[in-house]
Amino acid sequence: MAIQETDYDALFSRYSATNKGYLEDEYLAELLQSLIDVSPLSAQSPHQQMNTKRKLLRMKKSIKMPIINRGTYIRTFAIDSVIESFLNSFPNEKTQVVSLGAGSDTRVFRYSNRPNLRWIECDFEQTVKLKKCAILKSTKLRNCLGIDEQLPTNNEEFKSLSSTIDTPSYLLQALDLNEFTDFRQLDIHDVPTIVLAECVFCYLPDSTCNNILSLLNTSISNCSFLIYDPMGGEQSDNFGKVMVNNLAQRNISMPNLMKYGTLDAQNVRFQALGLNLNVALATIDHVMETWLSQEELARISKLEFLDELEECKLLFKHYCLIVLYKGWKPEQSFQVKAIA
Ligand SMILES: C[S@@+](CC[C@H](N)C(=O)[O-])C[C@H]1O[C@@H](n2cnc3c(N)ncnc32)[C@H](O)[C@@H]1O
Repeated sequence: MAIQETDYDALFSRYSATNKGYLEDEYLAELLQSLIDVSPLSAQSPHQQMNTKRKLLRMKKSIKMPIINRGTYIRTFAIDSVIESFLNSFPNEKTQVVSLGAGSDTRVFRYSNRPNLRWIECDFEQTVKLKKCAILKSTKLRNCLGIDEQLPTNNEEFKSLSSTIDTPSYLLQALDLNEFTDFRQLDIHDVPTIVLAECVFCYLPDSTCNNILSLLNTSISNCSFLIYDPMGGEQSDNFGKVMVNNLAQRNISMPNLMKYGTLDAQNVRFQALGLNLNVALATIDHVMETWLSQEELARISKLEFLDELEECKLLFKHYCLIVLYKGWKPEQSFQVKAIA
């Protein structure tokens, strides 16, 4: 399915940004290679098996433009910063991160040394199964999460493999978000929780997003949301139109790209739901300008030559970070803050 392939865009962008020195991630190369190694397990025929592996190897070698590397860096930095802020607000309590459409995100490994933290990830079954196999294939990843299970050796074993990993600190679960009707589908605990939707709500219809927000908000006493998405801009904005056309060529749609094209429109969207949560919103351009220290700015500006600074600013104005929160407060600066 085309929508699942968007995970590879995110994965290979992170790989490129890490190789260039923007990000540090000791698990990324391991997960990526492991995913490439196990990818034939999900293919139906030997021909497909070769194609899948070849395609991933080609993607691994492809070089990303500096603007993409910088965007990937700031997106990861921004989300990590808010998660840190959330975790720091509950230093002695059990906490939970629920990552919706987690794809091949590596945060679960990067945050695995946090005591009292439970990490839940869900995505389509095929994506989750491959991630599970990639974890089982790698001693480093298995040890990191404390998992001891045998990797399937062929296509038949893969088909009958359960897609779930369930340990005291990690739950990996297949779930089509359009069919998320009961919070018990995810074995969620009632502890302070932040729900991460990184580049996921943009692919879902309003009805699904609203359903997820209200379901989790009513099931967990202290539930916050961290949403990262592209925005199409004003109706007259060319950026959104170009993006919609590019995605359509890949058979992917972002139903709300233009409807919630600006921070104001996003603010109205979440206020209207009456979730009783505070709302904080910022574009990634604002994050770049105000969240980074001078030293960090100097460090990343030396990594590679970027002459399209205006283009970069314009691009970053089209991505937003939204925090819906209660019971704690993100310590970062936001452009719009609406108190419930
Ligand atoms: C652009 S990727 C982002 C992956 C990850 N959150 C990240 O930022 O690296 C979008 C992810 O959302 C998942 N996704 C999209 N629609 C979904 C649905 N209805 N149910 C579950 N997952 C979905 C895709 O499979 C994919 O892994």
